[in-house]
Amino acid sequence: MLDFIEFSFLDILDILLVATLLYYIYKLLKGTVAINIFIGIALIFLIWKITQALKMEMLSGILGYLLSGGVIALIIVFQQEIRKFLLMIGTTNFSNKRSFLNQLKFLQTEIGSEIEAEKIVKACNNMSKNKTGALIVIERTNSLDFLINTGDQMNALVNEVILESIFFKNSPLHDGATIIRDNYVVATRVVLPISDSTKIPARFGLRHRAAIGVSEKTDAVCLLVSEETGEISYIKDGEFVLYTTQDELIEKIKKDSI
Ligand SMILES: Nc1ncnc2c1ncn2[C@@H]1O[C@H](COP(=O)(O)OP(=O)(O)OP(=O)(O)O)[C@@H](O)[C@H]1O
Repeated sequence: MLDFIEFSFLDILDILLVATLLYYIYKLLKGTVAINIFIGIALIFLIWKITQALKMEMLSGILGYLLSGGVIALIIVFQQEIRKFLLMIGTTNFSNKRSFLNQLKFLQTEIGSEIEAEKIVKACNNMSKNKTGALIVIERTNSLDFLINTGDQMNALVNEVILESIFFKNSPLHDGATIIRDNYVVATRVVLPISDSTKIPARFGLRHRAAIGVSEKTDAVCLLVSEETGEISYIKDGEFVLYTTQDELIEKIKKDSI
């Protein structure tokens, strides 16, 4: 009865690729206002296809014109997201086995986390107590090589002492951000892109804007210790992630680094 449904290997590949594309679009737009625009466009597209199937010439013609002419409008509306998407594809570090597994994250239930979140959070906690400003970027799937080049390269296994010495006020390395890749401090004094979001409260200065900026433009996560208040912030996807206890923060970092 279902003989008319022919399924070739290429169809399966096609479906898998579309699913992957939709997953990445969802990941990019999740939590932003752009998701509502995307849903609106998807609905118009669906209605257009229905009107085409029902041969409602006039309505399908109008919707067809709207959608074809809207491509340019889409590029303008989704400019930031398209940039981030291309960056995500272009800078993904496929040579890294763990990063490659991250690409397939949506296919798997759980793989072991390796990030030394306890040590990083403990260092932040110590710096918070003596109001030492710090900005730590944890690389995920997008390679941060383009940022590492703005600072000084390093290769030191992460621990509290290393992080605290980097951000110690009199240390020549304390300025800028420190990048962690696979539990190694790979760069210090890195200059991050500053976010131009108007949603950031005025009380936050450049350190916060830089952390938000890098997490908007790449999938990296940031830990920040405020020099003014000692407050520890965890920033992901351009937003502050709320947490109540230190253990919860450690868990969140571990989960995000899988
Ligand atoms: N683009 C950047 N990339 C990396 N680090 C930066 C950048 N801009 C500023 N910083 C860091 O932030 C510090 C200045 O922080 P500023 O006081 O402006 O920020 P803030 O958000 O108010 O943070 P705090 O609460 O610690 O004062 C600089 O000394 C520098 O180390």
